[in-house]
Amino acid sequence: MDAVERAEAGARGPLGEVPGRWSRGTVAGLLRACHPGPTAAVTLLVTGLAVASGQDAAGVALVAAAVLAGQLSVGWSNDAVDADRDTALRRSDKPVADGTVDARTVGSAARAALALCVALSLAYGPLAGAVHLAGVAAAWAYNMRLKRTVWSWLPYAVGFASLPAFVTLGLPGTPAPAWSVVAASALVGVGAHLGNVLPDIEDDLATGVRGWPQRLGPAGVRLLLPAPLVAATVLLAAGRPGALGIAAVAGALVAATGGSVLGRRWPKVPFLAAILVAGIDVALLLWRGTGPS
Ligand SMILES: CC(C)=CCC/C(C)=C/CC/C(C)=C/COP(=O)(O)OP(=O)(O)O
Repeated sequence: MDAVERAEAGARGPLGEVPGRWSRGTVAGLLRACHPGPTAAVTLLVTGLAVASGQDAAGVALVAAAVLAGQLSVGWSNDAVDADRDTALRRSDKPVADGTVDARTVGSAARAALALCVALSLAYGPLAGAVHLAGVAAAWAYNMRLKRTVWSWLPYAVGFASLPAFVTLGLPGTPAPAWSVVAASALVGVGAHLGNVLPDIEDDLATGVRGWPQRLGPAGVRLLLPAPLVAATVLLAAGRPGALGIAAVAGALVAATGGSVLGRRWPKVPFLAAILVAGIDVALLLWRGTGPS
């Protein structure tokens, strides 16, 4: 019996109670299951990008809502798909594994968020919406299958590349995004993938998940991690050379390399470093804009 069937048969909470569909525990479980850190970080960074692009307040609000719905759908579908594996590993950071919320509820929430994401993305603009939805579809493909393959980096690259394109294509006149911004975002996505998987490599290998970082191994991941992150900042800084660009590249170098070194002792630090470099990149974009260079 898989986790979904167990839930349908009436999964019980840690104290043996049958959880109500919308009890306080269920809501808390859903909040934990959405991958709240990355969901909040991606939504805030893309909202910052929308502000940098010169979008008006209604447009910025639509971008924020569409990206939040997309990230919620990706986070929840990930935990719904991984329910059996996370339960077998007794992962204390997974609310489905500790019985706080059942996999069926998390799966329903993922589908509802996806439906909302489709409506909000297309409301922002048909072409922009289609691009964002392609990124979200790539992330679902990661959850369903690609995370177990050598192509695990690809949905991250596509998903992150879609974000600045989404913002820019929704501006009046549907301007094309700068290639350097799209490429830099894809590189940050690859860095985020390496940083996110690093703490879980041992568990992943034990359960047959052999994505690209698992094949590289922890030492290989730590060595490679700074490369895509720093390359992203160099790409963005190259468009407008000057003191601020140099400071941004230096900051990215310190954050990415420091994260990689500290990752030996604190495995979650490299992912935080990836978020920090993404923040530096968005700050650069606030300064230089997201349109064609
Ligand atoms: C549109 C857009 C920006 C998309 C982002 C791209 C993408 C592929 C995101 C996946 C995010 C996610 C839920 C990772 C969990 O991975 P995991 O299952 O390896 O880690 P876990 O076991 O800790 O949950």
